[in-house]
This record gives sequence, structure tokens and C-alpha cells, in this order.
Amino acid sequence: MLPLTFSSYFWAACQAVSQRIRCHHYEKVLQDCLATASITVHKKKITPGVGHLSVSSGIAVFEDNYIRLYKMHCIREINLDSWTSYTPSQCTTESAGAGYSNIFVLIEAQHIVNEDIFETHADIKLHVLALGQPVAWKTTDHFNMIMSCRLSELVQMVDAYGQDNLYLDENLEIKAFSTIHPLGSPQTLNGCKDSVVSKNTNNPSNSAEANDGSFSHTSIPNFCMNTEQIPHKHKMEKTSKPPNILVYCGADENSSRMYASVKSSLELCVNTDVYIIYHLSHVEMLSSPWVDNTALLLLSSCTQLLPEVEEKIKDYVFKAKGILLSFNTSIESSFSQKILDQSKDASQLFTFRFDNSHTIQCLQSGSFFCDIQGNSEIIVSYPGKKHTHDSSFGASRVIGSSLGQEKALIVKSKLDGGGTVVLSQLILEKDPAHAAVDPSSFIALKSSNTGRLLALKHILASLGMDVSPKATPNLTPSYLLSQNQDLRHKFLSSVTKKLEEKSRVKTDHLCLTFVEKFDPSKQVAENLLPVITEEGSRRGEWLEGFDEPDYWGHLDTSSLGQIVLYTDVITSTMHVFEQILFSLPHSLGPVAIAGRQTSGRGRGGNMWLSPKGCAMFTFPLSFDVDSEIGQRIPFLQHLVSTAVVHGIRTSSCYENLDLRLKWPNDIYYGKNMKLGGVIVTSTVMGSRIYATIGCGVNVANSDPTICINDIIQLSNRSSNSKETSGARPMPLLTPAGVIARTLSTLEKFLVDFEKHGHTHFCEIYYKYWLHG
Ligand SMILES: O=C(O)CCCC[C@@H]1SC[C@@H]2NC(=O)N[C@@H]21
Repeated sequence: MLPLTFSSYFWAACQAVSQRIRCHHYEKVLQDCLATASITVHKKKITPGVGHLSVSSGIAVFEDNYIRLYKMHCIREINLDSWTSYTPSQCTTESAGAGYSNIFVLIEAQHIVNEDIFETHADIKLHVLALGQPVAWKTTDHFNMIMSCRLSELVQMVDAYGQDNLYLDENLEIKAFSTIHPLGSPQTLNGCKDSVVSKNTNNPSNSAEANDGSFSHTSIPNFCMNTEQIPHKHKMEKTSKPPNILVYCGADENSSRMYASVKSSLELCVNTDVYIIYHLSHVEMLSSPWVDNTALLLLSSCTQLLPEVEEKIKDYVFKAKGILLSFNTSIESSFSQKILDQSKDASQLFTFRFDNSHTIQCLQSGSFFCDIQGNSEIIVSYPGKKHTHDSSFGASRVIGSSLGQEKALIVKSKLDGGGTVVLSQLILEKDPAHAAVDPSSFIALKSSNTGRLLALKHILASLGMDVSPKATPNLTPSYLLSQNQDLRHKFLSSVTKKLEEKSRVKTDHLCLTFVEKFDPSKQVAENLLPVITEEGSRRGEWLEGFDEPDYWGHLDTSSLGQIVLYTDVITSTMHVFEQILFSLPHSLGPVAIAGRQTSGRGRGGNMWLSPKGCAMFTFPLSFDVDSEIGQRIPFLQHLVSTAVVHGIRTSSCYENLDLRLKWPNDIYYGKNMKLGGVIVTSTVMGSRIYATIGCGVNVANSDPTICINDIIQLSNRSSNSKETSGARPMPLLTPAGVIARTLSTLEKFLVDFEKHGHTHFCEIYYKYWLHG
């Protein structure tokens, strides 16, 4: 025993000493930099599948085996006007969140969706909230929180983060944090402004020690599964908030993943300018007064509900006259007779027709409704044992009591004196392909994904939900991003030569205006795109859709892609280089990247659906007419699409990912599932050919069709189910990572093409070519 005790003491002592040494280093760097610049902290070890969120635009000033500290060019300012305050809802200037200390930290966390890949935090040591006071929070695709803390706490935070011991919530992964300077005032939950954040931050009377208890952790919105704002937890004006769609997915640990899938479908069906979609966690289902402001309660992925949950739901439907949409849960037996069909296999695909035009395949539960009472409507009838293909959707009928013999798969009932329920035995609320293991059912289900969404939309409309399209998102300014100062200057001086007046470049479609900082009160218009040139002025606000570290981490080129014009929301990247096309030095390879496009262009005059998660980029290239490629310009489109596929499939882990090329330049999975494509326009001027190449690849946008990450997940699931020993799951890809891999591969292809002609390239092209 003795040696063991001694060695464990010795080990613990060594650990303590190395921690002290680490912390000493961190403290020194932080002390040196904090007064003049923001510091961003990244972990050295990157969790596979999820890239960093924060923008490391600064220079690395410190690194050890665990973390890397970047010093920004200035102090990063964040305007908290659009954030939510952590202080209680009453407007008080005495909030304890302020003045707690003089360092503000932005913590960026991402929801863990793919639990197959990520391990949960087994070794929880230090909760973020133990290291300061939360000030404000905001959720978008990810969760952002601003904390106020002391230097010693920040040092502890850095250390715990580097040691994988910093914890926020079981479903949140901290990706990075940075020191910032807050401006403006976050909103309190009752709509008041919390005036404290930008005020005196050194006032000891406001410190945590002096906290009178008016700000306690119980007043902080829980980091519930999806960590989104749950306003019904706080008393608020009924009229002041948009109605909520609440999604309950049971008490299971998978519930947040299920919710993410339902949310993604709902967002494509309802008008998200009108509703806010929330995850109703199990705890909240039982404890929160969630009925207020609930426009719809949707139940998914929880076949057997607990009796106390059923009671809550019945109260909502009967007493509050609520609207319920249930997908195969036990509550359905309270409204209709539900029978399990022993002869049917639940995993069997069910085929039905929608609107007489779409044939949709989806998953069914294996049960059906019968003895359907008056005041009900059959939305999809049950075809019985023999028929599986004759159900049609949309031709709903009101059933009188005499027709109680009818059987149904989806039924809608208006309850006497109560609310309305739609009960469904077809799984339409989430993409069922996410659970498929074998490629054939995956393809069948994915091919029906758009039809499934149409059917879901139909049900929602029948419940009186607003399913009109959401307003087009506001256009945002662009950022000029580069890690190469020489190229950056070369680019700026070449384009500014073109400026007519006040940094303005005129094009037929789009005027670029190069500005150091962007004034958010100014409009970005369809024909006017401000490009922010100053590196330090990045607030991350319009960089949400771009994983910059993943981009630079995978970019291996001498020029192509070294200058990035990134725009979160743009009309189409195809317009960005229109005017400057002929004045760009040939050695520059700028690329315009978009987070979303409002008028994406496809080949042949088609529209290109351009949601978040799709890699969308355009870049100009020019060649001598006498060059190898100049002589064979139609090859350009093949070079680009092959670069997309080859770039991914030559990255470690992704060799067997079944991405292919279909004539002329489409990127495919299977024979029928298009994942991306290329559009090329070219002009000859004198002895040069100027081409503009646009490429769109569905990387992380599962709905409404299919994306590469769907295939990665399918592949991970099927190798898991085969228990292939040692097979590493493939990390999910980001659009930025795919663009960088493509440009890196393309640059090499072009060099090779010039040296050796087209023969070598054709070999690669045919390797991925989809025959027949
Ligand atoms: O139709 C195709 O297959 C080609 C689609 C190309 C879409 C890309 S997305 C980025 C760039 N901007 C556009 O508006 N179109 C291209």
C-alpha cells in the first residue's frame, strides 16, 4: 500500500507543480496583452468533426502542449444590443453581473449533435459558471456567452480548457474563448435593456462578493439541451413575444439530437419570422409554465410517455385548447384507438402519394388508428394488409360517426371544447434517412426528403400554422480575409486602382466598396457590397458561416484561395469579381465565399438553392490562350468538380466516401443524388482567357435534400453496425474545409495539366466517373 500511496501523492504533487507552471505562463501572457488587445484561446487538440468557431485573426503569442493563445490586432468589441442579459427580468441598474470584474470573456460553444462521434464529458471538473459571472448570451447555430471575471479566474479557465476539464453543459462543446470589450446593452427577457455592461466595470460595490443575492445561478436560463432561450420560463407579456413551437423528444439522452433533426425540418416548413422553435426539455415539460405562447406542441421520438408527461399534455390540449402534433407517442391512445398491426414490420418503408404528384417513401410506426370518431379527418388512410401503395395524402375527408370502421395512419381531430390534435403513424417530422444503416434504404428515404417536407408542411398548414416562406435574409457586408500580408496588399492596390471615387468599384450588378470598418446603420444593397478591410474590426458577427481556422488549416496553395472575400448573406458570389476580373494580377487567386445566397445561380439558368451549410464559392482564373488549359478550356469545369471529389477523398479518413462525378461536372452520391455542381463563364480578351468559376457543394445542409455529412454519418453508422474493428468514424466536414481542400487540389491539377497535358488528369477523372 505504502508505495502506491506515496506514488499517488508524488504524482499529485507533480501535477500540481506543472499546473502552477502552466498557469504562471498563461497569466504572464494575458497580463502582457490584455490591456491592448484581445486574446483568443484555442485548444491544441481539435475535436474531430467540429471546427473552431472563433476567428483567430491575430498572431499566436503562446503555445504549449494544450492550448494556443492568439493576440488580436486590437481589442475586439462586441455590441450586446442583440444579446440577452443574464440578469433577472426586472430592469435594474444594480445588476450584479456588471462590475464583477474587469475582464469580459466571450465563450463560444457548439451543440453536440452527432453523439456517435463525440464522447460526452466523462471527467467534469470545472463549470464555467464557477469562474465568473455570466453577463449575456446569444444563440445562433451555436451558443455564445459573455462572462465577466478576474484575471486569476481567466487563467484557471484557460488551464481547465487546455486540460479538457472545462464544462458548460453536457450538450455543449466549448470551442474557443476570447477576451472582448462589450458595448451596448443586452436585452433582458422582458424586453428591457440591461444598462450595466458597458458601464463602470471596476466598481467594487457591484462585485460578486458584494452580491446581495439579486443575481443567482437560479436566475440564469438553464443550459437546457439546445441551450436556446426559453422565454416561457420567465413571466413575460403574451403579446410581446412571437409564438413558440415547442418540440418535446422525451427524457432520453438522444433527445437533443432528435430535436435538432425535427427543428431542421420545421424550419423549412413554417415561417420562422413568425415562430420561434424551442426544445422543450423533459425537465421543462414537467416544471415550466410552457403553455403560454405555445402555438404548437410537437411530440417526436418518444413512443412511451411518462404518465406525468401525458397529464401535462392533456392539460395543454383540453384546458388550454392547445394544438398538438404527435408522431407515434403513447398519448395518441387518449384521443383515438391505436392498434399495433402484428402483420406489419415497423421498419418497412411505407409508400404514399402526395398531391397526386409525389410518391413518397417514409418510415411508419407499425400501428394504425381505428374507430375514428366524428369531428375527425383522415389525412392518410391505412391501406390494410394487401395494399401498401395506394394511400394518398392531401385528399382528406371528414369522417362522420357512421364511418368509424375506417382505419388511418394520420388523423386530425377537433376535440369537444378542447384543442386540436393531429396524430401520425408516419414519421414525417425528421429526416428518417438519419437512422438508415444500409445505403439502399438511405437512398430511398433521401429521395423522398423533399416530398416528406411537403407532407409535413401540409399537416402544419391544416393546423392553421403560418407556412408562408420566411422573408429573405438581410444582405451582409463582406470581409477581406488573408493570412498573407503581401498578397493582401497586392490585391488591395490592384483593385483600388480601379476605384473611381471613394473606394468604389462599379460593376453592372454589384459595386464593391472597400471600407476599414462597416457602419451597421448603413444598408447593404443588392448592387452595393461593402468589403471590410481592417483585420482588427472583425466582430465575428458576419463571419458566422465561415470556419476560418478550418479553411486556413486545409489550404495548401501558393496563391489560389489566399485572398478570401467572405460574405454571410450575398445575392450570388458570381457577381463579386465581375468588374475587377480584368485588372487582377495573374498571380492572385482570390475567392468569394458565401454563407448563404439569396439568388444562387445554377447551370442552364436554374436557381441554386443556397442555404447555410452549402459550400458556395466563386473564383476568377485567367490563362494564356496558348497554354495547355487555354487550348482545352472545357476541361476547366471537369478540373474543378474533380478537385472537389479528389480533395475530399484523398484526405485521411475519407478515402472510401462514395463521392462521384457525373457528366459533365456534377458531384454525386449514388446514381441519383446530386451533391454539387460547377458553373463556368469565360471571356477572351486579346491573348488571355478570363474565366469565372462558381461551385456549390452541399456539405452540411441535410434538408431539404442531401449533403456530404449525411453520407459521412451513414457510413459511420454502417461501419459501427458491422463492428469493423478499429474503423475510425469520419469527422463531419465544414463548407470552409471542403472549399480549402478543393482549391488546394485544383492548384496542383492546374500545374500538372500545364506540365503534362490532360492525360494524367483524365485518369483521375475517370476513377470517380459515374458510369451509365
Ligand atoms: O447548376 C450547377 O450544377 C452549378 C451550381 C453552381 C452553384 C454555385 S454556388 C456558388 C456560385 N454562386 C452562384 O450563384 N452559383 C455558384
